[in-house]
Amino acid sequence: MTDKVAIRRALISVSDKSGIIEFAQQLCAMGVEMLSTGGTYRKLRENGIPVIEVSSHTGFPEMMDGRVKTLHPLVHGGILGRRGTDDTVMRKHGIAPIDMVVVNLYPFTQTVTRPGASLEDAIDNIDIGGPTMVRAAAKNHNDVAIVVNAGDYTGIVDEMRANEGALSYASRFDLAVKAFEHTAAYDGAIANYLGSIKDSETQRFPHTYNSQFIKKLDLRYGENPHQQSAFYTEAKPTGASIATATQLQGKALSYNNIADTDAALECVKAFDEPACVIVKHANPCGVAIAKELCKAYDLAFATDRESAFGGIIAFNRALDGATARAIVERQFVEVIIAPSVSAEARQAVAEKKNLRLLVCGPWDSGHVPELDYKRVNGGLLIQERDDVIITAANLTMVSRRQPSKDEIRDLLFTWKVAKFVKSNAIVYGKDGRTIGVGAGQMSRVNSARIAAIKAEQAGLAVQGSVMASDAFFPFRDGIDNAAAAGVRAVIQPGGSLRDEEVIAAADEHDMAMVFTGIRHFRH
Ligand SMILES: NC(=O)c1ncn([C@@H]2O[C@H](COP(=O)(O)O)[C@@H](O)[C@H]2O)c1NC=O
Repeated sequence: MTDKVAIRRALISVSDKSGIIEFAQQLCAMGVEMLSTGGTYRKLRENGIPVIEVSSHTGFPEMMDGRVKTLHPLVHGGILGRRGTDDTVMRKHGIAPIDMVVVNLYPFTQTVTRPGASLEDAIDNIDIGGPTMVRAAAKNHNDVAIVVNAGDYTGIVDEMRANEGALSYASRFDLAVKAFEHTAAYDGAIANYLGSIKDSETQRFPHTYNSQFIKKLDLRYGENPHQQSAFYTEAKPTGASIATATQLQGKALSYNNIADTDAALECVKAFDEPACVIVKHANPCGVAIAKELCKAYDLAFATDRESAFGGIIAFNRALDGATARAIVERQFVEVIIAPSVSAEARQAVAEKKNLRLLVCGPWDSGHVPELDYKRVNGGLLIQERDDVIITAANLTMVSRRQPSKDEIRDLLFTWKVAKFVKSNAIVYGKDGRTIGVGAGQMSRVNSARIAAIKAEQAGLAVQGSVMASDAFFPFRDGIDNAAAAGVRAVIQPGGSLRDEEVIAAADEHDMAMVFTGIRHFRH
């Protein structure tokens, strides 16, 4: 293992040219000789940087519209030659060592995600020479540094400056790992794309499913203390999420904290009004919307004070001082997450040193997340995310009595909550707050009973409330029980064999009932 490698010659060939001029200028200032391919060569030259074109180094022109530029023994021998082992053969064939390779690849993913991109466009954007150099340099990291991320340019320059132009083994190894991640993701994207084409049609799900996640955190343990665990995120997660959130204070996040915070945040994102969601064991145990955030928290908390103990609280507005104080004075909480946090709120939360406080930034409601998946033993289930949004315009009124305006507002509110409750999910709500949540039962009628029990325990009147059910009622008993508890209106997908019987039950109790035509199972 060679400790320090002095960088004397670099080959630069980049599609994404951001930051390359400044980087090359710094390398030049440290006396590094640079070789470069056509477009990169021109860019560097135009900016007054002395650089040698690869074609004059190899004595071979770039050809076939760039398909062959760097695929030459003078390039690959210079990268792959083991210093100290291959010196004689390198000298014999006039192969000059290349100590650093700076490459990023043809923009394959950007090309195929462009509307109207053809198979020909995709194939033209499969980089061959680039990954070959990247892999060669990464393999020979003992003697060569491979740079694939513009984000690494500054650190590399700093290290070289501090070490008379040399890079350490640790840095070269690190860069080599990043390089193989880069080519693995690149080939994965190509395989996914080509594997999704069948009979000239693009299939939603490819022949193989390649995806890359990068470790963000080692966790103390998994779902239980005897399970080891780590948190991985997409290479470049976008949008506000648990993967992009920043922790401002508190103990390290645990596996269950991450899963529950994700559930709470994704639920609170569903609301436009100031909202608060309290989650316990992946289920919302209290949700409310109000004019003020503090009021939303009060109402959400009041649904189920018992379960809120040790819960996760998510907000869709900046956490303010009053709300933060109300939380810390009132309850034990594991995590609070909000788009931002005021200085006053930070100060209030700081009193509880262990409390994890996270900010996720504002979100874009048009953001399209990646596919959803779940491991089963020996396999992987992949599906699109459940991102359907139901509005009043999508509702079908099926009962004799039509819901009032207030009931419609409450029906849509409870429907949004039900989507984030594990099936069978029943949510009772009124005036923009949950009254009772029945989650994860094997029979729907039991979920309804539990929602009523929860409301009773919280001292909240079910009388005049509405009920959301994540899937259709197979029998009328769920409606009869809800009516007995005081529920006045119901939202559910419909589609049961016994819909007529279920609607008749609603009519008998003078309840309003609407169908969404959409189901929100969540397991
Ligand atoms: N064919 C080759 O020998 C080859 N060598 C390098 N490239 C790629 O060419 C691009 C840079 O090209 P230019 O410097 O001409 O803009 C880089 O993305 C690099 O990965 C190649 N292109 C594709 O395979």
